[in-house]
Amino acid sequence: MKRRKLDMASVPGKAAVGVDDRFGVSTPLRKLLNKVFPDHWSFLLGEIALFSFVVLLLTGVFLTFFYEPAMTEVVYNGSYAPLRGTPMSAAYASSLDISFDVRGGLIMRQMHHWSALLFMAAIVVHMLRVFFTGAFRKPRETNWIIGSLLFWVGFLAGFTGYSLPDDGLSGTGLRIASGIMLSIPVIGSWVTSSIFGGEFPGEIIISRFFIAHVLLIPGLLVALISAHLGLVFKQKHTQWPGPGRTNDNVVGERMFPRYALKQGGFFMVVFGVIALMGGLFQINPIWYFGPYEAWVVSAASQPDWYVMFLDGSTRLMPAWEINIPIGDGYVIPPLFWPTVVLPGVLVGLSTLYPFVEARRLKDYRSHNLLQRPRDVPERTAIGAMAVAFYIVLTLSGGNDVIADKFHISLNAMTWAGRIGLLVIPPLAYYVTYRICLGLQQHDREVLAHGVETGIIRRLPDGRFEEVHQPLAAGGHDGHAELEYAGWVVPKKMNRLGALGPAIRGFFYPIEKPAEAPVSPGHPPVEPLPERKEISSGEPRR
Ligand code: HEM
Ligand code: HEM
Repeated sequence: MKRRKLDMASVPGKAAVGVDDRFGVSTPLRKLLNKVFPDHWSFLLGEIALFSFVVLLLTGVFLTFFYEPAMTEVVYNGSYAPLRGTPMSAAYASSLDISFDVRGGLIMRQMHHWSALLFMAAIVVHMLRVFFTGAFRKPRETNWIIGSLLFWVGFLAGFTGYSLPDDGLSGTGLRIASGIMLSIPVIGSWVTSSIFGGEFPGEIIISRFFIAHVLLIPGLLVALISAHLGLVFKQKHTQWPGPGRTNDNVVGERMFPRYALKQGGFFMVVFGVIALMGGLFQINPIWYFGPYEAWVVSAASQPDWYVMFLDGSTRLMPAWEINIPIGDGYVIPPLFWPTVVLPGVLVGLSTLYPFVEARRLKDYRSHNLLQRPRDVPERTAIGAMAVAFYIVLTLSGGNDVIADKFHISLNAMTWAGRIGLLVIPPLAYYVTYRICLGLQQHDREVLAHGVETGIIRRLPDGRFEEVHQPLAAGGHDGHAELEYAGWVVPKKMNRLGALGPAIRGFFYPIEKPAEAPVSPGHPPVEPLPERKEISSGEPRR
């Protein structure tokens, strides 16, 4: 493509030179615009998280103009007739005003809430993508750790935001939070009274949460996301193996113009979807819940989906109190284990996973090529186990609703959750492992005999056989075949056609081959050269 050069004598040209003389931006800008990004749909997940965060910032700023972070008692006198004349906190009254009396307020509140749900969902699915494809391996362990922090800070953002309207539901959430803090041995009561400024609920928790929600946490998120994206930029994105793609190059589109335009368009799509959801689907109708009263907790009180796993773990925990006979006796309440210890263990395990895996496989090389989940059955099975654990806890967070809708006893649901939590994750491990081996076997069959075409041919002796299409010629240095990565097989066959072998593979005895199509982890031989960027477009000069 022929590019028009900027005339340096023209006004824009002179302005550009003037700016560059003062700030020296042209070299870094050129580097940025020429950056090459590999393309794959799964790389959009991180971007959905990023774009929904932008929507959160925009809608959050709007809400801040009208929301009043105060617990002073007022008498409601707004448009929502059923609550008129009811004493309530100024925070709740202002949230009702945003919903009924501020122009565009309700759609902004709903967009803010929907984008929070989407943000957390995108983070979780993005994290799963990074996990199952091995994108967290060296050199990206730091970004994995920053990502784990982002999940928990996002979690806090959601929880503090949910508490701000001070309606019946958010007050119940706060009560649970105070219970969790109180359960911490030795420092529990000190932590609770420091945060709530005395007894629950006190007078200041809403204004404290407000500062945390609109200043502290967004500041932290912006800093962490900047570091996260800075590292993606510096270390360059991983890519799927394929023709011309190696561990030491990056094949893709340059940042400008195509990648940037695509991202711009994608942001519009995310924004549009959130706006549609905010406009069409009701979320958190606080006017039904009424102001928070400590003695009013309605049935089916549920937190947002990303908090439900903790609610579930609390519901499943047996009422085991530990009495420590020190002094007058010291009690560790059961709430401590599912709500403080469990998240602590989860944070530790997930954060350290890249290092544990590297050590187990003695694999200290840098990896820029992604792996297909089936090629690393142990990791994929561990991931499936973790997901199963999370799903059982999340479903248990709504076990009262399930019990009510399906007419099951709540006790039966609690026991199903307890047993399920112990049985389903190992089962998920086993099933996933077998499916991975089945898919590997299928790959080896494809490598040996080519792709099934679905064409049946009758031979002169009367036998029928299926025609197999041989694979495209590739390198045959012994490794190229093993590092077969899916691209040689037509997509249709690869996606749907693999289901059959996966199911068959589950039942047949398959031994893991001595040489699975996984690159075995060798200790480093020599440092990798700088990754070369390859794109169809010419770099800008
Ligand atoms: C606010 C939350 C987050 C945002 C906005 C975000 C954004 C992004 C973006 C835009 C990318 C590049 C595109 C892509 O690969 O999707 C990326 C890559 C990455 N993210 Fe995140 N992320 C977030 C949370 C997480 C979490 C929770 C983890 C893991 C625990 C994580 C780990 C990574 C890693 C290791 C990469 C490099 C991937 C590669 O090069 O293949 N991120 N992130
Ligand atoms: C990752 C970032 C954020 C998340 C996950 C998040 C989440 C939430 C949630 C779930 C709510 C409850 C909404 C409802 O009433 O239905 C909320 C409320 C609120 N958020 Fe955020 N938020 C975030 C960032 C922000 C930012 C950056 C601001 C302002 C600068 C902000 C300002 C507010 C305000 C003022 C409310 C109270 C609105 C009301 O009365 O409903 N939020 N937030």
